[in-house]
Amino acid sequence: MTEIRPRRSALYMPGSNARALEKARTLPADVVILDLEDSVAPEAKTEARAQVCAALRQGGFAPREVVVRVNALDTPWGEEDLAAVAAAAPDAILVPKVSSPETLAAVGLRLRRARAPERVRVWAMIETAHAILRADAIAGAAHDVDTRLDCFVLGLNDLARETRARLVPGRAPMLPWMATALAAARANGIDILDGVCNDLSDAAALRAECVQARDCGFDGKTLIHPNQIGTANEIFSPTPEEVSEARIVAEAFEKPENARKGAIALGGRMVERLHADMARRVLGLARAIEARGS
Ligand SMILES: CC(C)(COP(=O)(O)OP(=O)(O)OC[C@H]1O[C@@H](n2cnc3c(N)ncnc32)[C@H](O)[C@@H]1OP(=O)(O)O)[C@@H](O)C(=O)NCCC(=O)NCCSC(=O)C[C@H](O)C(=O)O
Ligand SMILES: [Mg+2]
Repeated sequence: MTEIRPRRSALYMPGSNARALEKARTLPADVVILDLEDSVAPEAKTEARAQVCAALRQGGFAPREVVVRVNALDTPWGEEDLAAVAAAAPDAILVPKVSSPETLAAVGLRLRRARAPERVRVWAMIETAHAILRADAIAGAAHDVDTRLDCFVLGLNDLARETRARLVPGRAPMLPWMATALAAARANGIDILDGVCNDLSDAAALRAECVQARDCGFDGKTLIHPNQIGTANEIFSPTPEEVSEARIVAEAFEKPENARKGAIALGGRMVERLHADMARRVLGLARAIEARGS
C-alpha cells in the first residue's frame, strides 16, 4: 500500500501575516497553506511573496506539509509567484482557479524550467464552473508525471460567486459539485479536501460540514482559523471503534481457513475482500496519525 499522509486539517493563512506564519510552526494542523492569492491585497502581494519564501527557507514546519497558494498565471503576479516559490521548494504549490488540464501542464512546464525539486507537488483548486464540468479531465492530468498533480482542494466561495448558488446550512446546492469533484479525484488516484467554513464562531456548523465531507469521502477540510483545527482532526480520524473493527476484518482474511474465500460471515454480517482492503486503509491512516503524535 502507498504511504498515507494525513490531510485532515489544512489551515490557510495570509502570506502577508507574519504572526500567522510564525504560529504555523506550532499549530496541530496536518497541512499549512501559505496564501498569496485572495487573502492578500494587491498592494501587499510582492512583500507577501518575499515573506513566504523567507519562511520556507527558514523551515521548521515539519511534520506539517507546507503548501503555498500562488496567484493564477493570468494575473500580474502569477509568473513571479511560481518562479519564486518553485525555488523555495515547499511540499506543494496550490494553483487557484484551475479550469482545464492545460493550466496544470503550463504550471508543470514552468516548474521543470525552474528546476523545482521533484518532491514539490502541485495541488489544484476546484472552484470554477468549468472545473466541475471538466473535473475528470483535470484530475486525469495526474497520470502525466510532469504535472505533479497530487490533490484537489474545493473553493466553494468562488463556486458560489460564479454560479450564484447560495452557501446554506447543509450545503444542498453544492453537494452535486462536491460529489463530482470527489469522484474525479478518486477515479484518478489523488486526494481531495473540502472547502472552508466561513463562520468562525459557529462550532456546530463546522462540525456538521466536517461530518458531511468525511461521509462523502473527503480526506480533510481546509480551514481559516486555528480554532477549527481540533474539530477537523477529530472528525477525519478513524474512531477507536472503526480501528478495532478494521483490525477484526483485516485479520479475518489472514486466517488460513479464509485464504480461498471471497466472502465470509463475521459477527452476523457478510464481509468481502473489498472490506478487508478498506479496513487496511483505515489501519494505515490510523498508524500515520499515531506516528504524527496527534
Ligand atoms: C479571519 C481572520 C482574519 C481572523 O483573524 P484574527 O481577528 O486575528 O483572529 P483571532 O484574533 O481570533 O486570532 C487568534 C490568534 O490566532 C492567530 N490566527 C488567526 N487566524 C490564523 C490563521 N489562519 N493562521 C494562523 N494563525 C492565525 C492570530 O494571529 C492570533 O494569534 P495570537 O497573536 O497568538 O493571539 C484570520 O483568521 C485569517 O486571516 N484567516 C485566514 C484567511 C485566509 O487565508 N483566507 C483565504 C483562504 S479561504 C479561500 O480563499 C477559500 C477558497 O479559495 C474559496 O474560494 O472558497
Ligand atoms: Mg477561491
